[in-house]
Order: sequence, then C-alpha cells, then structure tokens
Amino acid sequence: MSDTPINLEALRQRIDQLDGDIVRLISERASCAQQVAHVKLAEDENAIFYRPEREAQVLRRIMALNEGPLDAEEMARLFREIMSACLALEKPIKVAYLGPEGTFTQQAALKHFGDSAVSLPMAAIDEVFREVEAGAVNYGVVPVENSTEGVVNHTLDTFIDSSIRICGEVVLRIHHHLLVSENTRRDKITRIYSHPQSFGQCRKWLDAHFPHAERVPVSSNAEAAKLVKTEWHSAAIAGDMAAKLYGLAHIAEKIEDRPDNSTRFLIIGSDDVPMCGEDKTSVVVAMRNQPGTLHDLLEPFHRHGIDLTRIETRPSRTGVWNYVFFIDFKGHRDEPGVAAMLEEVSQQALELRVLGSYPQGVL
Ligand SMILES: C=C(O[C@@H]1C=C(C(=O)O)C=C[C@H]1O)C(=O)O
Repeated sequence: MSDTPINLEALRQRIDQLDGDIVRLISERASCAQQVAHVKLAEDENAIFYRPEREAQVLRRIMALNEGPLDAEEMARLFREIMSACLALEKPIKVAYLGPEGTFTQQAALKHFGDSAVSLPMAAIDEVFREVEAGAVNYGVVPVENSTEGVVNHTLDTFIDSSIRICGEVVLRIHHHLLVSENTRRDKITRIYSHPQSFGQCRKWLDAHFPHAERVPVSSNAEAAKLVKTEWHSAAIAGDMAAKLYGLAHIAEKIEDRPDNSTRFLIIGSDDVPMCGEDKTSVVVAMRNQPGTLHDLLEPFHRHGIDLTRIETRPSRTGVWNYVFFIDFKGHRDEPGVAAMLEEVSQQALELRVLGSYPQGVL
C-alpha cells in the first residue's frame, strides 16, 4: 500500500509519545510509593513496606480495568513488575525458596514478588522455614500440592512443628521438557534424571518414548539439569528456567501427561495478613480418634456456608495429634462467620491452629 510508510511513521511517533507519558507516570507512581513508605516509617520505625493484601487489591483492580487488547493476566504481570520495582526503591524484599537456582519454586517466587525481589536458594524445605523464623529473609516460598501428583507431604509436616504463617499462595503452570547437553543424541540416552514428582507428572510420556532408559531420582529438576551438562548419555526433565540456566538443548517440549499440570506454592512469613476481600484460610486441626470425627469436624463449615477448597489427612507424629487434618477454605479469619465457625471447631478439636488467612492467588 502506498500510504504504509506515512502511517508507520505516524504510529511510531505516537508510540514514542505514549512511551514518554508511561515513563512519566511510572516515575510519579514510584514517588507516591516512596511517600507511602515514609508515612509508614513515621508511624512505626519497624514498619513493613510490603503489604500482600494491598498488592492483591491493586492487581485485581488492574485486571478489572483492563479492556484489552492485552489480556488481563498479561496486564497484571506488567503491573506486578512495576510494583516490585517501586517496592525495591525502599528495600528489595528478600525471599528464600526451595533451591537450587532454576527450580519451579524460584519461578513461583519471582512470579509472586516480581523480578526486583532478591531470591535466595535453600537446600531443603525446612531451611526455608528456618530462614523465615530466624528473620534472615522476609518471606519463603515452598511447594504444597501438584494437580497430577498431589500433596507435598514434607511441606505439610513442617507446618505441624512451626509457628510460621501462610501469607499468600501462587499457582504455576508446570511445563516439563526433556533436556540434554548439546553433544547428546536422542538415540544415545540411557539415563534420565529428575525429581520424583516430575517423573510422576511425565510417567506416560516416558513409558511411551523412553521405556528402557534408567530413571534416576534426584533432589530437584535444577539438579537434574546441572548433572546432564557433563554427561553425554543422559537427559534431564526440567523446566525453562533450568534449561536456560545450564544452556541445555530441548529434545522434547511440554512432556507432562496432563496439559493443565500445575503446582500451588505457599508464601510463608512471620506476620498475619489483613483481609483483602478475596481471601483464603488454612488451618490444621487435630481430632480425637473416634467414630464420626470427620463429620463433626466438617459440619460447622457446612452450617456457616463456608466453601472448602482442600482437605488433607496426615498421620499424627505425636501422641496428642491423633488425626491431623489440613483444611483450606475461602474467607478470612476476621470475618464474623469464619470466626464463629473456627470457635465451634476448636471446641471439638484437640487442637486447632490457623496457619494463616491470605489473599487468594491473583496471577
Ligand atoms: C505503596 C504501598 O506499599 C507497597 C507498594 C505497593 C504498590 O506499589 O502499589 C503496594 C503495597 C505495598 O507492597 C502501599 O502500602 O500502598
């Protein structure tokens, strides 16, 4: 078309103008966030700048305002980064995660806190809890359940002996790839490394495509990726972050058996989070070992119209904890209906502990 160059030029001018406006507006927003920090500091010299409930509200509002053509999640992700950068102007938030570098847990941490957060890899779930308890970091991120493989028992067990609070949740779509170092040929693969959870999530694909390769479980997907870097007859199952970190080649992409394969991670911290309007609560309840226990436990939830999202039973580890249930439900512990229900449950339980009320995952 003959007028294309003129239109292109005009469009580029408009884009330059808009970019100028966006830069000015983001800077103004950053100054406002800095002023908020000063107000908070004036009220309390140990004030915490990061407010999970406020961030959830900001992101939900952005999604509601969005009219396209970008989709609402994409727009919220951009704002997630803007907020993360604004917060880091005061003090970058420190987050411990189940490492090593390149794990899905690190990806979840950055999805939740944005790229300006300082993320620190820990060797084990207990260490993430310990770092938070010791105040060495502001928050921790640990996996809690996968849509294909179920609950991460170790995370639940760690809560039983800890005073840590759940401050948030983040759900990540998990895509696994079969990765090799650049000198490895597909027909030479005799061994595959990965985390046991990932083997579970890719079982059918592996049975169909690599039935004879030895499956070697290791402590994380990132560890698997690191190992194959120097092994010519091996492959690893891991995600994009690990593939990039270790410069591996993809032999096959998205090999998870279920296309909706996703993992839920918990954000753990030391403080309670106020209500944001769309909250969730996690509790752990110990009940006596007697007939009708589960019915008695669940009846108050039903009567108060509270929406359960998960219930998990774990074997007790002490004499007192006969039956231990981990229950997630919609609502915040400060809502009157929820508070009344919790009071009733605690009357029947050997012990009831609220692990936290927190914003439902936005992104
Ligand atoms: C600006 C605030 O502090 C932080 C920064 C936010 C932001 O950039 O929008 C939101 C919540 C806090 O993490 C606030 O509390 O409003």
